Amino acid sequence: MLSKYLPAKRLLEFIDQEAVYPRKKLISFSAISGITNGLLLGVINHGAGMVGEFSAAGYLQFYYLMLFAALLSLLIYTKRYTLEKAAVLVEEVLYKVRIRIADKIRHTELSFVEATGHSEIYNSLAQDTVQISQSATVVFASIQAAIMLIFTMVYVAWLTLTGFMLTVTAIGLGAWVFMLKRERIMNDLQSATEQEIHFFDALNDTLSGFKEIKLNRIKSHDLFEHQDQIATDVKTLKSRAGINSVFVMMFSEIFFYILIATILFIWPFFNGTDPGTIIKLTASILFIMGPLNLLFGSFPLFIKADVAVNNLRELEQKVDTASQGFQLGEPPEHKPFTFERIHFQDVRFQYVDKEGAAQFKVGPVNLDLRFGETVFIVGGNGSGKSTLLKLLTGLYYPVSGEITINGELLDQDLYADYRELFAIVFTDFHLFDRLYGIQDIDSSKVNALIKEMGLAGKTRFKNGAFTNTALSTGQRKRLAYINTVLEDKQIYIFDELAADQDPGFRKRFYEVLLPGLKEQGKTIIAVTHDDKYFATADRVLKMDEGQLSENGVKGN
Ligand SMILES: Nc1ncnc2c1ncn2[C@@H]1O[C@H](COP(=O)(O)OP(=O)(O)OP(=O)(O)O)[C@@H](O)[C@H]1O
Repeated sequence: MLSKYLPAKRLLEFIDQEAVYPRKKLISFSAISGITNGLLLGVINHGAGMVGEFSAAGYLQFYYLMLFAALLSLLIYTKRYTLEKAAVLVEEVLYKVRIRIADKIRHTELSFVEATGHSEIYNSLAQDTVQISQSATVVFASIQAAIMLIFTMVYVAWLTLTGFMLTVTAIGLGAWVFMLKRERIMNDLQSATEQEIHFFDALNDTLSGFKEIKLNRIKSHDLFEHQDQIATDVKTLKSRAGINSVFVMMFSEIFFYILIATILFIWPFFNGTDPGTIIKLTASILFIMGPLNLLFGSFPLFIKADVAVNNLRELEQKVDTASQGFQLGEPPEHKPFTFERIHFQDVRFQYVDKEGAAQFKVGPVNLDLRFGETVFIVGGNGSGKSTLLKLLTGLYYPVSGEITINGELLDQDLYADYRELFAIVFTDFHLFDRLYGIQDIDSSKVNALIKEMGLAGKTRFKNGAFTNTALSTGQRKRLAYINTVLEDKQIYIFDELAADQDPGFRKRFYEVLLPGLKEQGKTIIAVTHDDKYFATADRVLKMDEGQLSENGVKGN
């Protein structure tokens, strides 16, 4: 029950669940360092009380000095060990979690990536991990401080029970104020994180829409005002959390000054306590004030770390839910299928919005795709061509109907292998500057292709990467084409690849490049509006409001 109120609870649980390191050793060293620190106080206090006796019995002075030196050495060794190892441990944990989430993201589904804001992912994997990293060493230093505190309190109890009760009351009051404020600080920080994601969204709009806002000052101003509003909200929330944190810190400090005043000026008035005990008690309290300030002062950091852990966990949970447990598996060593035929039988698909309400629908689609064909797909904007391609390539799953590959039903186990059949240039393709996934690249072959595609002098392939990808839209598409054909897949899909090309290249694309691929035994699907070249295809399919037809015959 009480653990609910433990500062940095989530962070400690997080480290505990993720750590690969021998935590027991770390915790025991941490405890030894705290105990040693407490014992050092005892030696100092007792040594101080015996200064008068040292001249009479010199060996006592030596004895205390030796004890002091031994404890100090042990303290230095254990404290250094704990803090150093804690720093390494936290980085190991963060590495593990970060890379695990990154790995899970690549295993998730396209629909999840399309629906999730990139800012949320960046924010968690970048900002939150930094926050955890910053807080973790302080957490371990605080654990040491807490253990030292416990031991000092045992010493104080042995010294005087009333003094002990007074000190515990002061600590208890500090902790009570913390608990009162904890929830509010935590909520404010959590809300601030959500706002920060919107801030990154707006920043992304500024960068991605830079051309548009540069041309339109009102638009630019409006976007900036929106961003400013978000930043103001973040500032307000974080400031309020900061003020509440200062409140907690100040209170704990004030309680201690009140405690010292009580011990020094009020307590002796009621009770003729031994001045020696009062001095030792005051020294003990001053001794624990540093660690206590560290503890109370670190509370805001612990809360921030807990919020960060929460965000990371939530992101991972979302990714887990979205990936539905399907694994990509290891990359295949051989071609998983030799493509002969893909058949769609009454395949339907539909988008749903965040509330689960049905949006655009595709199907029922009946389609037969055979080895070696060149198929063109035509259709108006928003008719569902790209959606159909995502269904065909296994990026979306049908909500009903069947897909078979070479007569075999395409079930979840086959999807990862099935996707390997395709290489595709989408209309919103991403141009990689390295040829990831292509082994033993022959640079001269790549450079010959670059020349063939009219990109000589614009970019070159060197040291496994293209020297330049800052090209015109049409040129970038040609480079994407090169990337795709080098993948040497069985089915090539080009979504409006020719749309941004000049008439000369367009003619070459339809009359030379596509027939060349066909000759190599490739199957080709191209989304196109170039009716002039329809004759170069074996078949022309048409999409219209999610319905597929061939030569005007629906459901072919
Ligand atoms: N991720 C998505 N979530 C919800 N609806 C979507 C999504 N992607 C596309 N749509 C909707 O599905 C419909 C078909 O889109 P699609 O991109 O398949 O059309 P298209 O024929 O390729 O269009 P264009 O020729 O303009 O590229 C559109 O009405 C679009 O609004």
